[in-house]
Amino acid sequence: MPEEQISAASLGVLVRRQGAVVAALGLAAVPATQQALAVALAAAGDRTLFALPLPLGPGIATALRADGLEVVLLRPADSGATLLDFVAAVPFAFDILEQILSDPYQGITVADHTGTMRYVSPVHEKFLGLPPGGGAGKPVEQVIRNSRLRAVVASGKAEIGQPLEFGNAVTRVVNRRPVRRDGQVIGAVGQVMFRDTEAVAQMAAEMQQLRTQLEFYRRELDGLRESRGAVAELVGDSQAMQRLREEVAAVARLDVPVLVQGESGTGKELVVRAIHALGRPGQALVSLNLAAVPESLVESELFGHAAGAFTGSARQGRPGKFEMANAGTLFLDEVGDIPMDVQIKLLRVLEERVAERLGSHAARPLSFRLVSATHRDIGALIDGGAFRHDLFYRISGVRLQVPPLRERLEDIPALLAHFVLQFCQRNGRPMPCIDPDVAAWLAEQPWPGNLRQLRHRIEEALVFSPPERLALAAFGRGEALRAAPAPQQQAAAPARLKDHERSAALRTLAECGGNKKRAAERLGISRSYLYKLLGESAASRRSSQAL
Ligand SMILES: Nc1ncnc2c1ncn2[C@@H]1O[C@H](COP(=O)(O)OP(=O)(O)OP(=O)(O)O)[C@@H](O)[C@H]1O
Repeated sequence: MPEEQISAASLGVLVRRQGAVVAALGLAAVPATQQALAVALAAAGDRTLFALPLPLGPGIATALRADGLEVVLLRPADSGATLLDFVAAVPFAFDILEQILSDPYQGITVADHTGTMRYVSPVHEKFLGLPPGGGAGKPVEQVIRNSRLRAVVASGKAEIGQPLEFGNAVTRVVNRRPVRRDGQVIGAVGQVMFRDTEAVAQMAAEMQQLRTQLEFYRRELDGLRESRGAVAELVGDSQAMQRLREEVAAVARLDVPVLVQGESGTGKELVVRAIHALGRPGQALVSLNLAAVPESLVESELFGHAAGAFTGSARQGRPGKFEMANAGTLFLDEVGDIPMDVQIKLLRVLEERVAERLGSHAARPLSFRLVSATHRDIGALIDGGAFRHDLFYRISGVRLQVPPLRERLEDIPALLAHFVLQFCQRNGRPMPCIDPDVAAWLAEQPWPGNLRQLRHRIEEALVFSPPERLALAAFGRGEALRAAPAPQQQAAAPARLKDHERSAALRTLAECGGNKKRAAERLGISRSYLYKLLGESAASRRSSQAL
């Protein structure tokens, strides 16, 4: 064959017997190629596919060996073909291919465009119980019952990360990819992951666990936000309020019924809200004011009623407060006003933790937490036969006493700021400057209606104030301002020296925004003396009220 024809040939065949060339055709007829082939064959060992340099560039050769005979087919490496580039460039390319094909954690299957299985990797053959080469030449479905290689050939679309059931509850993750040449699908390759199924299952389990944890922490956070908000609503830094907040926190998480006692307007409802927010965050808080509901309706409000239980009852029936509060908190406000006949029924519900709607015999289990409140003297009600002794013990696992405002006058500056801010926020007004003598004057007033009265008084003053300033004069509309002793009169009476000190203490405290440390510094007295003055202020108010 002429030199130019040989070099332009695209194929070569070399036959060797016992290492000696017995035939060379096409590309293999070029002496330089034969030399390169001899070197490459020696290096290839028993490998059948290997790269070698040809005079016009890289080449690739396939060798078949038997009985001392070697038949080698060779051709130039197509630089556009990734595999040939790979083989030509990497001296251990075949080792890599070998490793991929014999990876113990991955099975490989190859189908041609007719859906005939061409190759099953050794690991996969073992897994399928096939002898070596046992799958080749069969329709893919005969080798793997639910194989989708034929579908991938037909659609030309890869299927990645799909589960494939092999029977006996064995599921593996499979990737299937179409193989294209010149844009045509000529086959499909399947990759079965042996290890990754467990890894995926483990990952899924871990993800599930993380999701559960996330949900838990999300709820905790919501609860914390809610509860922090609710406890922060209880304004006041007096010792009485600090103790009350501690008691609320201690009791909130326990499953004990709580009875909140205190005069009207002291903040019992706020305390109940804080207990609920801390103890059963995210659940319902269902309230029933027993003084506000007509006596005849209390029972149906609490128990609800079954469908058509009585004339005029809702057709679908209606749940009572017991049911509505389930898993949450049931707040019985003004519990001292509960009718006697309902007291017995309430007692039964609290003892048995089940309730039936009126007109029904289906008992529903309940798990609400009970918090009650009253401004009444329950002891006196019991003595007068208006409240059951046994019910009292049932509802008052823990009793919390909310102090009246006169016992925590030092909270007035903070409460003043709080109520002013609330009013302004509600009405879209700017926060005004509050004259320092306002808090001092408020602390001098009797507050039989407690915080509710204080709040109304402040709001009334705000209504008639210029938006930028709240001055003492704004409180002059009612009787209270006139009733307060004038400062000159106070100063004039020598017996009131202590009162004067107290007033100064309260005024300075107001100027310092309720900060006792700063107030004591400004007054030049110790903090404990300031506490003493404030305490005496509360005590003196108490004794004057007692008279
Ligand atoms: N510690 C507090 N901090 C801020 N506001 C408070 C505080 N205590 C009470 N208030 C406010 O005072 C008003 C009366 O409070 P609440 O209704 O809780 O009193 P109560 O004791 O339940 O009254 P009643 O016995 O009449 O039902 C409400 O506007 C409430 O927001």
